[in-house]
Amino acid sequence: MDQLSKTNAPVLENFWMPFTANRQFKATPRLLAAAEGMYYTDVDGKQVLDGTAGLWCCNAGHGRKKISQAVERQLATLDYAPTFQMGHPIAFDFASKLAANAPGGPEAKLDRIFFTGSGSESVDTALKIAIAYQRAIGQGTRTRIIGREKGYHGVGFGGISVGGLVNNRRVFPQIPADHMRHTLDIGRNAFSKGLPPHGVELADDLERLVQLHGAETIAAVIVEPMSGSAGVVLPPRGYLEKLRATADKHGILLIFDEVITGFGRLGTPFATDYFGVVPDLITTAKGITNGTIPMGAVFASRKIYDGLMVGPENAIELFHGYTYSGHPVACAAGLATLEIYEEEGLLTRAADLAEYWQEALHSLNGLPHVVDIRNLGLVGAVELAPRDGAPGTRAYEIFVDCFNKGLLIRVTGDIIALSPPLIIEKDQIDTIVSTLGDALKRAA
Ligand SMILES: Cc1ncc(COP(=O)(O)O)c(CNc2cccc(C(=O)O)c2)c1O
Repeated sequence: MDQLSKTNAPVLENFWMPFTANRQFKATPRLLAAAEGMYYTDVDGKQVLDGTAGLWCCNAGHGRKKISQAVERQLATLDYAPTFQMGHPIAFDFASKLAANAPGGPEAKLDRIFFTGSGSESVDTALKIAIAYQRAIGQGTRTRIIGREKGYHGVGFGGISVGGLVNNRRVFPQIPADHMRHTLDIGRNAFSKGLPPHGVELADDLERLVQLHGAETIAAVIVEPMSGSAGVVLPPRGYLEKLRATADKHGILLIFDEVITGFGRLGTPFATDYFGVVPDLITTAKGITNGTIPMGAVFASRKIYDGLMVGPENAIELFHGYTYSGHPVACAAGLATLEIYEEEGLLTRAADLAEYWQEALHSLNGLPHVVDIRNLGLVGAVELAPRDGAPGTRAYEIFVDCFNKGLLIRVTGDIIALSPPLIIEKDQIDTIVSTLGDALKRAA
């Protein structure tokens, strides 16, 4: 088949799509052609309200001129330069800007920034920094990482090892890891508004795993402060505080994976700020450039950085990094993105809308098949009862129905996840909820 078929529609077979039922999609493709503000436009000209900020990443909405102009200027000035034993000012400027606005504030000293190209790379970077740090301080026996069931930490071998989603793990070999139980408990917490009241005792799993493996074998524990990809799993009240205390007790580093929660999603700059619990490492990506240019960043504590800045002055302290670490165009996009967040108050705007969002979402309680509704900041989940013998099909059909009616949602299993851009207005929240509600009423 030639490159352009008769109708100028793209040839579909060559693109191997990620996390997609390729054959099903290519039989009935959904193609987006443009985006502006809160809306996509599909190839047929239909407006689609973005209920997912792309993939949890376009926090400032679409088509932001400040970003595209910054990217254009940077491309025309310094399109690419290496950061291995070489540098360019904008990478240092962006790192300094991130450090000045680091999670936990100045006293947390999470102000050493390692740039990556994605969330998966940020996770693998953080895991390796944790293990390298433990070795540098004489704790070289600590090579195991503790994760959690239902955790999602990207698709690197490290991320799938500490992650807890069976389909991401079952096929591939893994690094030494073990897992705490997840904190989703519909039986006790169904339809809770905000943080669930029950389940803080699940944080005791870290102590149990210390007793099983020995503290001297464990480098770090990694959790999403709020887990998005597994269908919005929230920490019970007090849970993260308990993890922090147990980690401190046993010399275990605490890693917050904030790829989703970072940059305003919960109504604070980071989940670290929302919960007031300070980790030792934080992984970010997605919102760091408003989803426009692939980029990630690991915020490392001064303690960890200084612990690795040892040995001969001419020695490479950490044998790790990527061609695109500190990419100049990504840094330009990131600096412009932070300016937008600051100018429009987007790092805290979700807090102003959280109550309205919560009440709108929970108005869906009682519709057919709805068994739970969860929310935090500008994140929401509507969990459905699975169809007998066909798990995931009910939510998938609602996803297609909503798209056809002009709303983009995310589904994982039979859970509908929502995470709109932080620029959303109340009438658009109403549109999301009414469109989804109508689809739920139509669903078989
Ligand atoms: C907490 C967390 N950690 C790491 C990653 C990996 O990031 P990259 O994809 O950039 O390598 C993620 C990504 N999270 C993610 C990615 C794609 C889809 C969905 C969904 O919820 O449908 C979630 C994530 O949510």
